[in-house]
Amino acid sequence: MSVIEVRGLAKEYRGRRVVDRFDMTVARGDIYGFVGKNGAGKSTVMKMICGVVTPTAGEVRLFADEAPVGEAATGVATNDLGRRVGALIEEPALLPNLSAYDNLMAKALAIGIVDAPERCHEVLRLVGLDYAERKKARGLSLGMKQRLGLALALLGSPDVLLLDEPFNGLDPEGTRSLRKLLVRLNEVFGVTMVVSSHVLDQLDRMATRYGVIADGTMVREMTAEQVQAECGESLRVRTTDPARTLAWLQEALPAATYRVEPDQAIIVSGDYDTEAVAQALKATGQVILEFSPRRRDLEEYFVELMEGRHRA
Ligand SMILES: Nc1ncnc2c1ncn2[C@@H]1O[C@H](COP(=O)(O)OP(=O)(O)OP(=O)(O)O)[C@@H](O)[C@H]1O
Repeated sequence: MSVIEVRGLAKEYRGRRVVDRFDMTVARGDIYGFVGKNGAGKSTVMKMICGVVTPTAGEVRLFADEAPVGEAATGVATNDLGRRVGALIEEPALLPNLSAYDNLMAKALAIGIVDAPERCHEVLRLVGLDYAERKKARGLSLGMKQRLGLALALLGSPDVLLLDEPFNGLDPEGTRSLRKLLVRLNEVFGVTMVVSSHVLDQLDRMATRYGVIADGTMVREMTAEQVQAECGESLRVRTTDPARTLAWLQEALPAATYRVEPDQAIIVSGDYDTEAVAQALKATGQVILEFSPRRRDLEEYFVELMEGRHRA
């Protein structure tokens, strides 16, 4: 059982399906990197998870891992969800004429936080905005607005945070410090997060699991270890008889991982030794058309995944 389980989710706007047959599984403690091109449907999925958009079809189960066996689908009462799930999706909804602190107080009172002033100061300190608490929201920089948006999402001490492009508009230093803050929230307070981002090198430093969305459908979910294995060193091998070569290699070097590309090239990755592969290939007696070591970077890998679906 997982903290977030999404099954067969769909959303239609004026007859157009922007999310379709979408499945997602987020485990407790994950930092889930949610990757997809512009318009792929990330924000819409996140809005459906936190309940601000109603799905056309499908199911979102939150905290199902806490529900006693045989209980209702959603593990917690709906009025608790506002606190247990914090979200920063698109622009934070700020009241421009109120100070950073008063923006927080307005929400704290609305959701019934006990010791609201203390909690507001606490989250301002946590996101590093305490020095600007009296500044009006309209006068804050984009980075400061993002931080205030995060502070608003953190007010209810949520177990789950949904963050849509949180690094948008931040300079390198702001990006780095936000990433560190998110990792700290995850490690120290055990907050589970879904983070959509185009900034793959930041996700790479924090994500424990990934999901790739294309055209509103989940293309693939995988752990950070799987991504590392597939992005690490690999060998691309083509011979005149790929099926026989694959069977031969799998028998000779069973510890390695094999994948066949659309042009019948065999990709050898994981636990392998280049020389051992070369020798095994020589022993097949086949003509070797290609034997090339390569290294895929994260960006290239995700672009392949996002586009692979279109070729399928
Ligand atoms: N309220 C709405 N009414 C009509 N169409 C919408 C609405 N919200 C989103 N869409 C459409 O749904 C599709 C998915 O949008 P969404 O914002 O979820 O994508 P995204 O992956 O978050 O993209 P981005 O990274 O650009 O924000 C887009 O084609 C968008 O135009």
